[in-house]
Amino acid sequence: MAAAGADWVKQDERRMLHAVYRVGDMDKTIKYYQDCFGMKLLRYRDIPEGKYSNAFLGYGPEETHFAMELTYNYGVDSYDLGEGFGHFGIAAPDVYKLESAVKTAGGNVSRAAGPVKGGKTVIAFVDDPTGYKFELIQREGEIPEPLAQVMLRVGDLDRSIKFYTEVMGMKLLRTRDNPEYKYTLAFLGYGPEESSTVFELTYNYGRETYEKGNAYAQVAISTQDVYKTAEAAKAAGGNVVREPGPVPGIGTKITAVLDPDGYKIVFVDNEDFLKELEQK
Ligand SMILES: C[C@@H](O)C(=O)SC[C@H](NC(=O)CC[C@H](N)C(=O)O)C(=O)NCC(=O)O
Ligand code: NI
Repeated sequence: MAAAGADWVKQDERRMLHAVYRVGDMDKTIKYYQDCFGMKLLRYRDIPEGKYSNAFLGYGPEETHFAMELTYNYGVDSYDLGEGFGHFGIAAPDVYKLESAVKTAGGNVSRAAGPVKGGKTVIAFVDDPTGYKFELIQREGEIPEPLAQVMLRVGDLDRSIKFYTEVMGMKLLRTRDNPEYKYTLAFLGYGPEESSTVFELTYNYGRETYEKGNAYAQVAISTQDVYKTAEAAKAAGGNVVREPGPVPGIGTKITAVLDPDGYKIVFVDNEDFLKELEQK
């Protein structure tokens, strides 16, 4: 990677902002996340000219917390979730208690609470109205950011780790191999798992490609300069699929790259993002 690009990636202050994905029923999903997961509705916008609406939900203000950005396209009530998207992870102090609360709220627990197969961490899975899987993950101690993970399946873990560190500027936090169940995990992020949302990349032995479907869209990450970020990505051999510049009608500067498996990452100018929040 060209020295200037590598220097930029190292000095740029970046943060995971939100995950963007399409839902079949906006009102039902908002209520589900509020009732089952205790999320707050942070923002809502309707864009009639684009025939879509967005809702942002999470556990704290977007200035400091990760958010779920739901997209409802008028008249579209179902999507193909594909195989590549795995789950969103929610950290909780007592997964058994949260499982019970989800059931009481009418949520769909698709995997009962208990130790993860081949490990000790207590997890459960809940399916949302569109079919997205939410993993409930038991965690000791303080949980300043309950939105813990975005899990994606990848075809070559070393290739992904190189991209997520060199182009995305993330830190490899840990890896975990599970030979009994034939998979390896890599956790990467801009901060420790205990206090920031991270990518959980899953490699299933021998599996190189996954159908992506049309439901999950991307993760948005803040940057101090989309032009320098795009140049650095290109210098590192990254595939920039949206040239840096303002979003028509909104003005927020963005750029977008594809990771080695084709998952999209959108970089958002941090100052523009904060201005957007002021206008809500
Ligand atoms: C650490 C925690 O965040 C996990 O997500 S591990 C959960 C575990 N993952 C896998 O099995 C990944 C490989 C799998 N073939 C896949 O592609 O998803 C899991 O889902 N365990 C299932 C269970 O019931 O324990
Ligand atoms: Ni997980």
